[in-house]
Amino acid sequence: MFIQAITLFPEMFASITEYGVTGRAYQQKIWQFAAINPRRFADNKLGYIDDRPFGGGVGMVMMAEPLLKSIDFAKQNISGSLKKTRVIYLSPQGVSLTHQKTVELSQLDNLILLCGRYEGVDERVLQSSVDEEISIGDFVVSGGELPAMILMDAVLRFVPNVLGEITSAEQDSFAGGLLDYPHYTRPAEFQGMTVPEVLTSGNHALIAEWRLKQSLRRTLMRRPDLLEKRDLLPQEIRLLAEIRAESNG
Ligand SMILES: Nc1nonc1C(=O)N1CCN(Cc2ccccn2)CC1
Repeated sequence: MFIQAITLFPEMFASITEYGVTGRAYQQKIWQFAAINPRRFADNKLGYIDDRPFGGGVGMVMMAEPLLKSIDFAKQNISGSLKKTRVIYLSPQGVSLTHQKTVELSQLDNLILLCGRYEGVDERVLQSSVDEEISIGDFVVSGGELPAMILMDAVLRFVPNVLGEITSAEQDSFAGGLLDYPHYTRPAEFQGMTVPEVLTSGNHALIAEWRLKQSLRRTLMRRPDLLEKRDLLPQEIRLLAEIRAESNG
């Protein structure tokens, strides 16, 4: 997968190209990245790429021309077909980034991520050149770079060979539509707190059932909305009945 970010702060993306599983996969050329700074396409010597909003109001708006030229430049960087390419603008006005959306995006060959700053970008950029607006949540951060890196990290987990063969994105909690179960490691007792006995029993069937029950309990308590959307398996129905009986007990 080739990901390009159109951003005023290219250096920020070292966080994802130089660290962790995404950094290792980048070094191994399992995925490729390029940052494009729209200042290079400014039509003035000072590199201005923002201007005051028509209609007045606070703040500045990113001008259309440098962004459109940046998007065109990114498209020229793509060798071969543009068929599996998507231009995405990160903004609070977008559709929510979900597990399903990350799986969908991971099937593409090229992503061009437009990272806005200030009060946003000229609407004509969105109308003419952006395929999809995506939001990482109902809150506002300083710019599109961190949302872009969150999207990249979540999508790259589904790109083959990014995660070592040991871990797999399919086992991530949201992959199964439930919240994750509790995790423990040594020592077996820490500040008087012990590890659930089943986890040291060596009985893998019991351990799997305990973990599923814990995931169901957490999901029921913290995100019951996820359960409403889910087609429950017979074992899950049984375990949920046990959980409800225990909490009423
Ligand atoms: N939440 C989010 N999920 O994706 N991006 C965000 C996010 O908060 N931001 C901060 C503001 N930026 C600039 C901006 C301001 C106003 C309208 C449109 N764009 C975009 C990125």
